[in-house]
Amino acid sequence: MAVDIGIDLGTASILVYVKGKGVILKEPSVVAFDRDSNEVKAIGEEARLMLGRTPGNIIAVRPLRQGVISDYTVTEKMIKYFVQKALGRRTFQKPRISICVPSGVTEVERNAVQQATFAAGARDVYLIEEPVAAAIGAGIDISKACGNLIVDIGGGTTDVAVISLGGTVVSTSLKVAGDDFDEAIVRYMKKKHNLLIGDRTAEDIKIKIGTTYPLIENEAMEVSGRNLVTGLPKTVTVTSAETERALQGTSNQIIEAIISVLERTPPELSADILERGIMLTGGGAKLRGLEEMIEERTGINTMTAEEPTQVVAIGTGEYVELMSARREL
Ligand SMILES: Nc1ncnc2c1ncn2[C@@H]1O[C@H](COP(=O)(O)OP(=O)(O)OP(=O)(O)O)[C@@H](O)[C@H]1O
Repeated sequence: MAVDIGIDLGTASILVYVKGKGVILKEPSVVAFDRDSNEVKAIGEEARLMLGRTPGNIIAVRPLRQGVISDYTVTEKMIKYFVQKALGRRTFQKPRISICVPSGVTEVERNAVQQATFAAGARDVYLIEEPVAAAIGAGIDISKACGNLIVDIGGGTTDVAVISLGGTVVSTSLKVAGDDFDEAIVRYMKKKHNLLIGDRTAEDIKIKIGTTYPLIENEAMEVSGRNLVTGLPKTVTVTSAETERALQGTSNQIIEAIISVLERTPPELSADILERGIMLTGGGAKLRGLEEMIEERTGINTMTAEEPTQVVAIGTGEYVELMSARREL
């Protein structure tokens, strides 16, 4: 029995999908190593816990920035570690691995990812572009000559892509995504409430009461931080209507990117998108109100994938099967 694995190589976390088992691993893409001996000390969650708490000679790095391999040897070790962890020690057969790369990476970067995956023990390696993986994972049949618009809102980047026949036709990537919503909330709290809050608190507000579109019932929560005037701790009540104002600028940037892609889309594919709608994926897509807001501004029916944070990993895993079936034909 061949083993098939899909790896979503994200800047913040790595997800591993094993056929028949689903997403079995999700860990931060962090590696801790000894600066003197260059020896890897820890990978993933264990390495993350070392961030900021390590003695001088041990440093924890994120080898992937903006989804692109910036440190080749470390990335190879990281992939190897996750593959072994996913398969355990039982298997003797080398796995077939599909791994996703952000759309728009250079040939050199693609080769680097491919080699790192072979070096990590893969028998076959299939590279797939992130938006295509997201589409497969969301249940879209990508083999048809039919346009689909995928908007993947991650932590650091939003990718907007029109895909057809398994490839990207028009796309854009902007460095505005989920984490920028948190920053917008921090700025709003400073300006409106003279309150300094941390990123974690801002994310908490976003997840609990955040919205980009008016809610039928306004929600509220108490938030604590440091009073910027007195320097003392302070608690204020924030409402979802306030988050809507705070998040407006950031959500507008995402909508403008979607509109710019639609403007560059060939007319036949535009017609398909109008009929099939816009698919949102990524953790950032969980923010309430985004669907409604995008729908209102573009006039196109918009929906969010069922498991928005897992679709890329799932799609990457399913891609192995698709490609090996094609090879066997
Ligand atoms: N329920 C929620 N409501 C709003 N935002 C959420 C929710 N859950 C997660 N997020 C946001 O999703 C973002 C992370 O998304 P995801 O895990 O897809 O990112 P990533 O793939 O690691 O990032 P990137 O694609 O930029 O490399 C974070 O900004 C997080 O705050």
